[in-house]
Amino acid sequence: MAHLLSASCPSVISLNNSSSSKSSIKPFGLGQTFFNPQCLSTSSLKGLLFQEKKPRRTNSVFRATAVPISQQAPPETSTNDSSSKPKRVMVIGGDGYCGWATALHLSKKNYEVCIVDNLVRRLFDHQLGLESLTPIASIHDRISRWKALTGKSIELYVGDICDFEFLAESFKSFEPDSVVHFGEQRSAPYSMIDRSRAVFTQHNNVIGTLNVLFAIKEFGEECHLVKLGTMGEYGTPNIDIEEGFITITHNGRTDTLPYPKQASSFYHLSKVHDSHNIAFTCKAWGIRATDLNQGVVYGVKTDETEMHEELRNRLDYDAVFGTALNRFCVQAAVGHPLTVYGKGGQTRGYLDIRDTVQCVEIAIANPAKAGEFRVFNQFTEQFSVNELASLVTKAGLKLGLDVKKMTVPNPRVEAEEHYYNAKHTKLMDLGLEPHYMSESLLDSLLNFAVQFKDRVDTKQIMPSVSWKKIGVKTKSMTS
Ligand SMILES: O=c1ccn([C@@H]2O[C@H](COP(=O)(O)OP(=O)(O)O[C@H]3O[C@H](CS(=O)(=O)O)[C@@H](O)[C@H](O)[C@H]3O)[C@@H](O)[C@H]2O)c(=O)[nH]1
Repeated sequence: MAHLLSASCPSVISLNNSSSSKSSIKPFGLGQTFFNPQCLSTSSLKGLLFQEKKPRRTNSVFRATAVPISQQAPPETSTNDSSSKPKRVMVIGGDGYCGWATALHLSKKNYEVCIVDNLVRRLFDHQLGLESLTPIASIHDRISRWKALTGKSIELYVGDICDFEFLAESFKSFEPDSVVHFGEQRSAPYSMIDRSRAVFTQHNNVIGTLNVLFAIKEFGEECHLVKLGTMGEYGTPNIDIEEGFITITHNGRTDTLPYPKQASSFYHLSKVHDSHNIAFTCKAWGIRATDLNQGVVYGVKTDETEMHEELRNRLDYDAVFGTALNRFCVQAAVGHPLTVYGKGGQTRGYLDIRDTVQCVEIAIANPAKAGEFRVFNQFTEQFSVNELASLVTKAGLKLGLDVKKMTVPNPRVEAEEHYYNAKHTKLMDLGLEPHYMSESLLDSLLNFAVQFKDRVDTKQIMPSVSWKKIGVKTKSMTS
């Protein structure tokens, strides 16, 4: 039942660490406390650091020129001596949908990977009464299974990056060459539930990223930040969307300026604020950073998550965390009409989760220069909501599913018919080989949804968060 928003919740929640005994990872460091997103003070936050023995790192070396990913040797087998040292990648938010798939992919590609995560995504589900379509193993069991299958270790640091002491310890301990930062509250509807969720989202995201920037400055100034931004930072302007910057001539003078930002939720705005902070620190401190303005991700399987059921990824279909195409496939599987919000002309960039992991790998392998703030638009194709609904209807028919669509009054404030043409060439230039949306992908996703359809709670499908009705009162999800 989705009714926990109004319930009182303890300020400190014990972390169930029972499964860690199965793995080789050993806890050390700070106390066993866990972050409660309702309590915005970070002073009480502590982290848990789980560590395996690792070889001491020598100096990090960055490749200076872009090399298509398909032509690159894996880090430890490169013939170039300077790049033969393992690249150490810290994946912040490595227990989440994109983060878990990415951590495994980079580990498979022989990067030394650590995950930093406060596991709060799992707590959001408990609080809102939601569950992934797919059963997912604990982070400890996931990492143990990966080690058992591949022999590769992933270090785990459990804690909150808003707690700088925790982040600093993690940085000093792991000494990353690159930090991939997925560790943000990433749902637009979540950020629009009520005042406390809006404040939490911006605090968590903006302060977390600021802490990462300070950690890089203080403990690893060569470290490359690969930050997950969003295409939603740009909004839906009536002109082409460029990749981060636009050259403007005004009153006879010309300059290349950050592309205008018109985000349309407190979540999307948090990413705008992040971008500004990152751009500033690149200039002021010489930080090297890549802002990946990612579109809407779909799919669930990657080569690595497919290897065992304990490596399986989460798949959200609810109206708070579920994204459009994933939701439509689950709706089709359970015979729920596809929930098209408003006129359905809302157009966005989309990408397969297999391309998310590829894009991040490309960004890491081709780092930004010192002081450079790069922006890549990370998506492969554009679709309107109506187009997605048609694709799912067609694919469903082939599987014998009777797919209907319904018009739902739009809970969001967004243009429902608009021009949309966003550039996305920079990752392709660096070697991205896209998995375009295909009949076979839709078949596979629909079949996956059918396989787990008994786990669907149909009460979670219709939207209950309104952009216009957000208020200061803590919202009860039953009202
Ligand atoms: O049942 C639904 C769900 C969504 N939509 C519409 O589909 C579009 C996309 O919505 P979404 O929920 O799939 O994605 P969004 O809220 O924009 O956020 C997701 O996609 C963003 C990329 S982007 O959309 O900003 O490019 C990421 O930043 C976020 O982390 C991720 O949750 C919106 O116009 C929405 O109104 C529907 O019509 N019906």
